[in-house]
Amino acid sequence: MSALQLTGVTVSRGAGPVISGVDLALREGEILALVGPNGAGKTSLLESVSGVISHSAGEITVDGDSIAKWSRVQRSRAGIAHIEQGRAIFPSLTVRENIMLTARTEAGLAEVLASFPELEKRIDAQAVLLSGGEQQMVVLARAFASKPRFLLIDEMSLGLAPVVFMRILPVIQSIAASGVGVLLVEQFTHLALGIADEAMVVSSGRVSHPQGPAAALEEDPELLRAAYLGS
Ligand SMILES: Nc1ncnc2c1ncn2[C@@H]1O[C@H](COP(=O)(O)OP(=O)(O)OP(=O)(O)O)[C@@H](O)[C@H]1O
Repeated sequence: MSALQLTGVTVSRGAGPVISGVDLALREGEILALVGPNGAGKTSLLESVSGVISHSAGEITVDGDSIAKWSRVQRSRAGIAHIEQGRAIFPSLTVRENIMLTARTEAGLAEVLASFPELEKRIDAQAVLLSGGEQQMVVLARAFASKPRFLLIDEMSLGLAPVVFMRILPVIQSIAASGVGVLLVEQFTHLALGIADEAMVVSSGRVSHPQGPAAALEEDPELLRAAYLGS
């Protein structure tokens, strides 16, 4: 059984369901790319896993236990970390202070910085003075410092040039290699598929390509295009 599992999950907002019938399985140490056009419901799905909103049907389990009644804090304690869209740094704090919010100890900070050598050089800089790419590194470092089992990443590349985002990709890979299950929502589809083990496509609120090896979508542009169009 997979560590984090969604079975027939539907998420509703306001008038009705925005995404329905989602099955997925996230294993520790693996990257699952969740891609699809704008408005397909990817953000809403991630929010239902971390507890920002509730799912309205189906089941979400961790190690087989339903998390439906768990609060956001309980889900976070169970190891579900969620990097939401936008750069969630504390701009007036230094890089060190931002990471210490979750690392808590100097030993914890040192452990995290080993995976983020670029940040070590900027450790005493105010976060607001960093480039967009560096700010997203801080966001990743802070999430990693909380020692998650599962990391949900929502369009971390927003506002970044592909070349800048490409420097972040190996860091996401090394986080997964340390045993974290990464659910990666990403607009740069090919970059996401390039580092993912598994992938799935959602379009117009439903799964248009079920979870499977990422390489199958990466190597078949027609299959990917058809899934984006929802066919
Ligand atoms: N707070 C909200 N209240 C009502 N409807 C919402 C809300 N947030 C999103 N929606 C609607 O839910 C649907 C799915 O949006 P969602 O942001 O989950 O999709 P997405 O695939 O992440 O898209 P994007 O790539 O644009 O972020 C859209 O039709 C959107 O308009």
